[in-house]
Amino acid sequence: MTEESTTPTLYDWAGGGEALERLTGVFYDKVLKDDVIGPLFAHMSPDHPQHVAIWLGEVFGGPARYTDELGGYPQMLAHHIDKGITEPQRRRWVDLLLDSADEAGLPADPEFRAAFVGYIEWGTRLAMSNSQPGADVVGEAPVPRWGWGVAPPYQP
Ligand code: HEM
Repeated sequence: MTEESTTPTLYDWAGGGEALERLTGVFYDKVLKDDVIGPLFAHMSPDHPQHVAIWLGEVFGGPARYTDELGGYPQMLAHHIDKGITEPQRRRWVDLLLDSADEAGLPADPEFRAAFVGYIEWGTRLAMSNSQPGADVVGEAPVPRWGWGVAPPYQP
């Protein structure tokens, strides 16, 4: 077998869709109570946490369900357009997600967390920039696929 076929995806390493739904469940409970970003999400649909878990699952190498069932990248982009996300709001989103990763028991190994945080930093900065009124956005693109980067899973 090639090294590529034996290296687990970030999705599998995280614990699959169930673990990602646990993560977003904990996360949006915190978000809704938060004074900085709570108001942005006051009218979100009850399916929102599950949809974000499905998005993350696809990004991390799991099934392409956001693309197949939920409108793919253009739909995700549409949710952020004109929201005018500020840097303090972006940063709070990141902080609450990382707290939630600990609470939801996502793998805590340095390799997984480095890749996870890398995507979250990239994705939130992109979401913030795309959310500015009048932003010049890329309207059509595939859902990104994130890998381990320079630190593949370490197994002693
Ligand atoms: C990696 C970063 C991010 C990802 C993966 C992400 C993902 C998503 C997805 C998938 C949706 C659509 C959910 C659905 O289909 O129902 C969504 C909606 C939304 N996102 Fe994000 N997002 C990110 C960053 C942010 C940030 C930083 C903010 C603001 C601080 C934000 C605010 C929102 C809002 C307000 C909505 C719409 C909520 C509503 O339906 O009322 N997002 N996001």
